[in-house]
Amino acid sequence: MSGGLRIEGLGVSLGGRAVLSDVTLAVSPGEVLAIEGESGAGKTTLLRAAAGLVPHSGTVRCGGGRPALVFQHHALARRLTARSNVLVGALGRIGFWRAALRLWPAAERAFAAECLGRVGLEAVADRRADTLSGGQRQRVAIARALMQRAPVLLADEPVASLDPANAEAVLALLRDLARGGLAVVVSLHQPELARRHADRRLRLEKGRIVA
Ligand SMILES: Nc1ncnc2c1ncn2[C@@H]1O[C@H](COP(=O)(O)OP(=O)(O)OP(=O)(O)O)[C@@H](O)[C@H]1O
Repeated sequence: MSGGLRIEGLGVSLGGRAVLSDVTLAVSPGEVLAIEGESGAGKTTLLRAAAGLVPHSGTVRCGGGRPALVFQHHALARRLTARSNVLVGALGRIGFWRAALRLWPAAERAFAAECLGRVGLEAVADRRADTLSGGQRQRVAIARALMQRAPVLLADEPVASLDPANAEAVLALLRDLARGGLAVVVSLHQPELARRHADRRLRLEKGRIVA
């Protein structure tokens, strides 16, 4: 496959219980796929499995690299600046020690600035993460995912803790990023947001795709 994500027959068991069974889905570059479902349906587990963070059966194929995961609670380092949090996305390329010593290559610094620009946060690049609003933090988390140069972005309930205006803005941003060539999978439990912002929607119930 030339890009995008294809998952076939995915199964996950946690604590001896089947949490996901026979999940099959595909998302292409340029497209936003929403995964809907009630709390406990398995949305987080699906995205974590797709990102390679959870042992699973079945196959996950991601064309052009590994997917990048945007966590529900953004998982930023609170005391680091927005810029430094974004640079963390390059860890896989430059290695832990160079990162710890802040020896970021100029090209990575330039790319971090570009990623911050793509999420509209150039102006707060040097602010500490813990001084940013919830919406801004979620944007930094998205920029950090872009920094991974991943072809697929997996966003786990990225708007769960945002007010309606910020939720709209973050989902519109994900849609723009898809239009720029990424494949995007976003889990949401608000069907009206999924209807408005996703190209396709799938529903998970008790670990199975039902629609
Ligand atoms: N480490 C674990 N051990 C055992 N069961 C787990 C573990 N993690 C999750 N589960 C169970 O797997 C099921 C799916 O959880 P998951 O977090 O994927 O659902 P979700 O749809 O993302 O829910 P939410 O919207 O509340 O985040 C739940 O029943 C949960 O209790």
